[in-house]
Amino acid sequence: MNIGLKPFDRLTQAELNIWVKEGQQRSQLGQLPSYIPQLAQVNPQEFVVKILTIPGPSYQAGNEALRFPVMSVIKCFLLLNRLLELGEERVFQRVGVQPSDQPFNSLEQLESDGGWPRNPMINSGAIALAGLLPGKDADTRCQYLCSWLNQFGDCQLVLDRDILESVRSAPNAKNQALVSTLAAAGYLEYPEITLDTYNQICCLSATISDLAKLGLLLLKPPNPQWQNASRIVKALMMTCGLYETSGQFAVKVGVPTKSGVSGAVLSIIPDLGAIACYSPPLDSQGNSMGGLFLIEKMVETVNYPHFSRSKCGLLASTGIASEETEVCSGD
Ligand SMILES: NC(=O)CC[C@H](N)C(=O)O
Repeated sequence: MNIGLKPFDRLTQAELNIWVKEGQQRSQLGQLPSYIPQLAQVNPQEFVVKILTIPGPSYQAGNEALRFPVMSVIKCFLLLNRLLELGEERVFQRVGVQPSDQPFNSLEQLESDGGWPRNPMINSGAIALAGLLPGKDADTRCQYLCSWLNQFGDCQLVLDRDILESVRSAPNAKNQALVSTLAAAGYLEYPEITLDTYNQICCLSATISDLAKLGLLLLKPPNPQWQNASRIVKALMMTCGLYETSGQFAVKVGVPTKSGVSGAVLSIIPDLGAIACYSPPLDSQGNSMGGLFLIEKMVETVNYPHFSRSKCGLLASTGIASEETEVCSGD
């Protein structure tokens, strides 16, 4: 039993280093994405982690100076921004809240929904919301979101022009088809500007500290309006953030998590901390293999109640409080 210990007191740097090493090994089972040339050329062994905790201590491993494009992790913050600036009603006139069991760029899903984008965590939904950013062109729209995040998140995101060139050099037929379908269904006004905006915001680059600080925006919302918006974002991260794997991961690990095809991944442990990880090799759904492994181990280490419950079949259904889940965790 660890009565009296605060959750992150259980985590030591030595322990984190062990999990990083194992995560690195496991990541070798994954693959780099091939459809964005520059992402196919990164070092697959790179493994960077930053954990910021509400109690105070922070933990890190790997090259803190390394910059990487956040890719789909930006979808959380595009949604946060649009909820705060436009309100729930307008946002959810453009995008749904239903999980999808199809890949993140599925045209079939969008077509079977009659052009209605299912949720903001898949490409169709994020593209629809990118169409609601203010500004006359894609550069202005991307810079607007970038500055907003840098201001409120106290971070230094910058547009990675090399990655953007790489994205543009291999036009993505799937995203183009999503844009046309959205526009034809009336959920998008300026298809070209919008696709370019979406590509640019995915190419915003961050250090691992930047990514973890963005997590704090969802962990410690400054006022009731932010609280409501971040509640919605976290709910959708939990149900849709890892695409087809979302449900399984929610049951097994139980924390809102969002991945990007660069290998970036961000998890929020409610009331406790934010975990940012970058490990490029992906599983078949496009989620960082090493990143998801590390997050699972961290949540297990801090003994977050959802995790204990999922490990303790019977207790799970009784809703028994934390003392019992501690016994069950084997401490
Ligand atoms: N899953 C992702 O990170 C997808 C983002 C990427 N820009 C794409 O549209 O393919």
